Amino acid sequence: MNKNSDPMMLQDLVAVITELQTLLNGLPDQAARDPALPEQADGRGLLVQWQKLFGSQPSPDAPAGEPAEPGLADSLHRQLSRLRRFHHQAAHQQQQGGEQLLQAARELQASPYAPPQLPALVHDLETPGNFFYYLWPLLECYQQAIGLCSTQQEQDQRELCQRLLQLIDELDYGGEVGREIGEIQQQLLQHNDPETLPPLCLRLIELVIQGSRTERQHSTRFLARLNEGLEGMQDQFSCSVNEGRALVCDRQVHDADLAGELNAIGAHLAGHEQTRLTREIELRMNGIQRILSRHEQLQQREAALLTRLQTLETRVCELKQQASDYRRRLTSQNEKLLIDSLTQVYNRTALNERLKTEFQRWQKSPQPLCITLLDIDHFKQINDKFGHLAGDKALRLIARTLRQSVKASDFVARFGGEEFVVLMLNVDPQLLHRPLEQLCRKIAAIPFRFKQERVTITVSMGATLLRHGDTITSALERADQALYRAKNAGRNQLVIL
Ligand SMILES: Nc1nc2c(ncn2[C@@H]2O[C@H](COP(=O)(O)OP(=O)(O)OP(=O)(O)O)[C@@H](O)[C@H]2O)c(=O)[nH]1
Repeated sequence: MNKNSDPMMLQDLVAVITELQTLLNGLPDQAARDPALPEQADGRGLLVQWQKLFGSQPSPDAPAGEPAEPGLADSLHRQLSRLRRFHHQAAHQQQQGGEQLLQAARELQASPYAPPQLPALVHDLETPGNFFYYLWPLLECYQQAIGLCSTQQEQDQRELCQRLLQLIDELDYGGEVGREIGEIQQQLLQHNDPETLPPLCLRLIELVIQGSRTERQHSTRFLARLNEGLEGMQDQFSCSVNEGRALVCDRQVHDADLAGELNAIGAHLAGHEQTRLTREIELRMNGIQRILSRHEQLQQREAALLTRLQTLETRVCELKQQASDYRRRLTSQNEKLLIDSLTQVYNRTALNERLKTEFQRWQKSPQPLCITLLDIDHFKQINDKFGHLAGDKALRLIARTLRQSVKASDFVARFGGEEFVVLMLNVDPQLLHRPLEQLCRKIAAIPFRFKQERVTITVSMGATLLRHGDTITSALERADQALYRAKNAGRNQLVIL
């Protein structure tokens, strides 16, 4: 991969997008300055300008069908073709870079010391890279959005919003980028004025580039660190293996020398005079002495090698320990962030994440998905009569009962205060009331005892199944409406809407 040109390409791409953005932002000013246009106090100047540019409603001064501001229109078209060119080049280089990164990660995965996070990283790298996967459709949406500014086709606008929402659903960026994408999602859900669509598309393109770049930086840094560690270990191992091989060769020579000396002694002892024999023996004994001292050196080298291998082994164990500590810490931090500390069921953050995942799953394959809101009845009276600690205890016990009563695949979260949410997956719509009414009964049967008094606590429930055309918000609102009806109908009951 050409390491230098890739970031340059991204910078260029961002620069082009920024230019486009500036052009877009400049449109209302130009419209305001244009003497041919009446002043647009209602902010519709941009739309009129678009119409002028793309010829659907020519201004009285311009010849029919010709853009009134060819400079601006040309400039936009030029920027778009530059953008398209950059996209192709960047996508190509990104793909090459991605493949190399994936290859490196797969090779490292084969190492017995590869940290446990590596398979997840490899999986991430194997899924279509967000950058080139989403950029082109977004660019198409952008072009479509520009066209829609002049045509005012409501149906097309709705479809474009829907397409953008689908693309957003597939994006999975965290941090600031994720937050801003979420805001754009909300704006799109509110069915935008067509004029706002082009800048929204451009911002999405910028965010996708920014998010992909950050993700790539993370994974590259992670792999580089991993590589460094493994390379260090590999060097030491190679050194040790070479030393081991040299030792084996030296020993073979040494053994052959020793055998030669002993053979020579044997040969001289057989059939030689006493004096010559003694001299020969002395000579050979000196030879054996030399061999023995070399033998001792070899033993010292072997001992040093052993120590080095032991140090290496200890280091590997330490690394493994560190990796598993790190993973444990991460897991427990993640869990803490998602668990409500009082009731030990999932919190609102976890609920939002889960709702999003389940909703996406449901959109792809609409298996019945039930959202139930539960609210403890007259909970204020429990607090007022028995104190907040008693109230807390009641919340904990009810949460435990909920957790223990639903299926493992279902999901229980504290929605806030004395309200809980249960998500049930793949339920039978006809039999939905059964498990929910059973939940109601189980909670009412919890044997609470505060200040020696036996207390019955009940809950009201509002449930709903996701329907065609629903958003998470609309489904939650319906469940809330059902809960409201359950409360109004006398509490301790279930209403399904
Ligand atoms: N002990 C305790 N009380 C809480 C907690 N969170 C909310 N509450 C209390 O829950 C009570 C909710 O009261 P309301 O909203 O008036 O509702 P309610 O008394 O349950 O009446 P209905 O919902 O109409 O049946 C308030 O007294 C809150 O202080 C908590 O974490 N611990």
